[in-house]
Amino acid sequence: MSKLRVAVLGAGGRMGSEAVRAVGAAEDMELVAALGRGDDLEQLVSAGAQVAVDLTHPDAVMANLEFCVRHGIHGVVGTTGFTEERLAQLRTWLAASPATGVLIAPNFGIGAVLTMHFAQQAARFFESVEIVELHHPHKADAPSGTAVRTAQLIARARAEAELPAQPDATSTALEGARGADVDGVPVHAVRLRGLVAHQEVLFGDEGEIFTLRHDSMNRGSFMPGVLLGIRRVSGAPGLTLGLEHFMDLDG
Ligand SMILES: NC(=O)C1=CN([C@@H]2O[C@H](COP(=O)(O)OP(=O)(O)OC[C@H]3O[C@@H](n4cnc5c(N)ncnc54)[C@H](OP(=O)(O)O)[C@@H]3O)[C@@H](O)[C@H]2O)C=CC1
Ligand SMILES: O=C(O)C1=N[C@H](C(=O)O)C[C@H](O)C1
Repeated sequence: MSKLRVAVLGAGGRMGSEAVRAVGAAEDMELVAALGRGDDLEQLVSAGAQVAVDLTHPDAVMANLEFCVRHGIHGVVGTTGFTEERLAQLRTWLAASPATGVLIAPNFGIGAVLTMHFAQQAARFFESVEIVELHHPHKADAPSGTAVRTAQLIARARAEAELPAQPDATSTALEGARGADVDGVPVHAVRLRGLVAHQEVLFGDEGEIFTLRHDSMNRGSFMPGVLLGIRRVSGAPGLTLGLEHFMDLDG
């Protein structure tokens, strides 16, 4: 069987360099391009890339995706910063290239995906919920893409269960003291030397606290998810939001 021809964008970065190693070690893949900032995207075409993995920066990812989709190159995207507007733009590009697939994965960590899944399930049973995400101090954005997605999934589950807004009697506070409000869910971002990528989802109700926690101790933890995305994306034309769609979560 021929090998999947894979390119990595952001190849010199913390995640990109790990992805270069993982793709290079995968028997069913061939690393055909490893691009950094300023490299010409035309190299993807000349190298015959079938799948491009984007691990760059929120400011760079949209231009990369526009190029890839226009050239029928499937995208596996770990880069953060996807607003509703960006997703709508991406869907427009994909509509003009209907055989192309793009996976946007807020988190490639299997445990992180499960945390989001379980948080969504737990959401309707608790009056209160808050998210604490904890990352290394070089992280480009806050709150993390994972925390935003987790909050959105929780908010959707609460709305479907017709739960009211959660109680919060805070009347005076310094700005930011209650974190960011993501669809009614407070999200707190910690940046600390020594951390890699961590998240806690705290649910509370009368007399009990239920906590979901996930820790990525190194960036190797994301690689099984990256490889899964690469293997599956060509079979999923259009936009796939979340690695969970490539995992048999109910099996
Ligand atoms: N989904 C997931 O599971 C994960 C997602 N991430 C996300 O991935 C992204 C990258 O994170 P991380 O590896 O820590 O960041 P780094 O800053 O370590 O790496 C980003 C790399 O992208 C390069 N780059 C910047 N702009 C471009 C461009 N236009 N084209 C090609 N390369 C470019 C940078 O180059 P230069 O050094 O010259 O600036 C750098 O080498 C972030 O958005 C982060 O949140 C991170 C971990 C897991
Ligand atoms: O920048 C990081 O490091 C990470 N970014 C992603 C995010 O913003 O959710 C995934 C993971 O948390 C690590």
